[in-house]
Amino acid sequence: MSHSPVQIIARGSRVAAETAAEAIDADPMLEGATYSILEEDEDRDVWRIDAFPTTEEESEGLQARLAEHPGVTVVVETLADADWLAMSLSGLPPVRAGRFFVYGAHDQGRVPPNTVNLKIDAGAAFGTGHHGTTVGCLLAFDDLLKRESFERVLDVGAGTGVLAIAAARTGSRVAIGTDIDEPSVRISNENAKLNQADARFVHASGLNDAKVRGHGPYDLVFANILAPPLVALSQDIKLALKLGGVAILSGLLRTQERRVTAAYLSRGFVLERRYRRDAWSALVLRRVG
Ligand SMILES: C[S@@+](CC[C@H](N)C(=O)[O-])C[C@H]1O[C@@H](n2cnc3c(N)ncnc32)[C@H](O)[C@@H]1O
Repeated sequence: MSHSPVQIIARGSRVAAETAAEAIDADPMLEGATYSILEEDEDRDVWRIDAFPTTEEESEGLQARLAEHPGVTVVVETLADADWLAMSLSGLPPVRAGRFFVYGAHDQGRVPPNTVNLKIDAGAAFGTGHHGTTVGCLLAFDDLLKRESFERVLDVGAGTGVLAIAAARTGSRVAIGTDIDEPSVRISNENAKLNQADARFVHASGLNDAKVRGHGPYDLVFANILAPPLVALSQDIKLALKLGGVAILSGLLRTQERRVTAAYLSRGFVLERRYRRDAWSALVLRRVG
């Protein structure tokens, strides 16, 4: 059956949206369906599911599951452009995570006055703020900033540079990011300029590059990569941090928390907090040994 591209938007309270999202997760026919769940309006408790079906069957399945949850209001919008993925990305709603507001060019006029506003457009790099892992890192950082400040920050796997840019914009004197992907480094440096953030990004794998080591030791290291490299880099991340420094780790699934945490506990970290978003988890670990 031919598929005319649509975006399905469902809004409701947090409980209603999470329950509807769980129903999507539980449906084996929708295993490959892409959707995001975000808080759209904190004060009014409005959460939003955006789903981007790629086939007619998926579209019908998603709408059927959502219709079973009267707590959410569903709107289906037709995407006219053939490049529907790019369109849906450019139409992504802005994301609020604590004090941070991550938005794209199309939201220029809708930026709130009392937030740290980060302009990050969807492009070739990962990290528009919509992924559960990025939101988890920003929420964790926001909570930490209520109690302490971080002069030197490293972002391993910078993507769009959103995390190091967030640090530079909230008072970190040194904000360095690295990525193994060259285009991501270029995009991150462009985003830093765009956001008037004094953050610098270098093309490097892991933390052993002189350009990365030279700015350490760090007060905070972000690493939003995947569970296996997080485990593999545990000693390097420890050595990059000052004693008392914090690692915010994400890119791991809830089911991988134990494995990643164990690697860091054995190296002298304590687990301070955990943030869960969708299937993803972000861990806050402090180096105490
Ligand atoms: C999930 S994205 C995170 C992007 C961004 N930091 C965020 O939180 O939205 C992971 C990024 O890490 C990069 N990456 C993966 N393994 C890496 C490694 N060992 N060293 C540096 N970068 C790595 C990938 O190229 C990708 O851009």
